[in-house]
Amino acid sequence: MSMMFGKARTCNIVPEHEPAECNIVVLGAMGSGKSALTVKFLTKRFISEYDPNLEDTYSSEEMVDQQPVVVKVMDTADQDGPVNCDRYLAWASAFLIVYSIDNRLSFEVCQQYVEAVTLYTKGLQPEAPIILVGNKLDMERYRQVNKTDGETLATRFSCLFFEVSACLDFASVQNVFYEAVREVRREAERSLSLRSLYISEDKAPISLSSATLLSPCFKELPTPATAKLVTVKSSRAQSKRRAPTLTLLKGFKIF
Ligand SMILES: Nc1nc2c(ncn2[C@@H]2O[C@H](COP(=O)(O)OP(=O)(O)OP(=O)(O)O)[C@@H](O)[C@H]2O)c(=O)[nH]1
Repeated sequence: MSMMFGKARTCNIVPEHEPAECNIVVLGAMGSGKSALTVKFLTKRFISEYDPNLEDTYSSEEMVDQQPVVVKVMDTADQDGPVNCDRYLAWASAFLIVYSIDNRLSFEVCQQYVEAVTLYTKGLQPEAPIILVGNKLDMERYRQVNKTDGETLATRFSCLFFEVSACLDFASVQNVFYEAVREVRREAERSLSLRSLYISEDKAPISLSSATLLSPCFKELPTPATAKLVTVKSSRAQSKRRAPTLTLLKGFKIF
């Protein structure tokens, strides 16, 4: 396990005038709704069918709490749970780990992801936060995973927890991704405070903002053979939805 997560991370400083980047990796069992959540966040639309083997990375310019941020989302397509994770572990600023509330097995796979990712991120500065997501809230009548199960797991691993539905309101899904950005910012602040403890009083104070530190340690782009990078500007996506939607959804059918 430790070998699996042994990749070293580079640490580049982002110039202050560039918008910070936040790399979010979406993990979870097959069919838990990773792609549906990703596409909902990027386009406000629910996609009910797509190629399950596609692993894509998308990019969207967002304003989170009045601060610009380039949110990059890697929608993974692992078939066997948390194995061969190197391609995203070093890249990630944050992890969304998704299960489906109507599928107990997906919750168990989700736990494996939480454990594996925690093992990797423990002790890193800044740590990459994990957000636990129970998806398919609209399937309440088929629920197999109690809300308290999700809460307990989240408490055990000190992560945020949300239950949402990719086919219901956009705001709840957007909030999950925005909370990931906020968590990354908080972690950057915390890391900055820790670093400043080591600066001696007679040296000039460091001038890095938390935005500068938002993703400096996670700048490497993954190189999976199947990954594509598609940029969606949220303002365009909202006002001229057609063009970005066509670009984004090469692998998806829209109904
Ligand atoms: N009812 C309901 N169905 C959903 C929701 N999210 C996803 N689905 C459906 O669940 C199925 C799987 O969703 P995906 O988004 O493809 O799941 P995934 O985790 O990306 O799956 P893999 O790519 O195979 O790993 C699809 O048929 C979706 O339409 C949801 O919130 N509610």
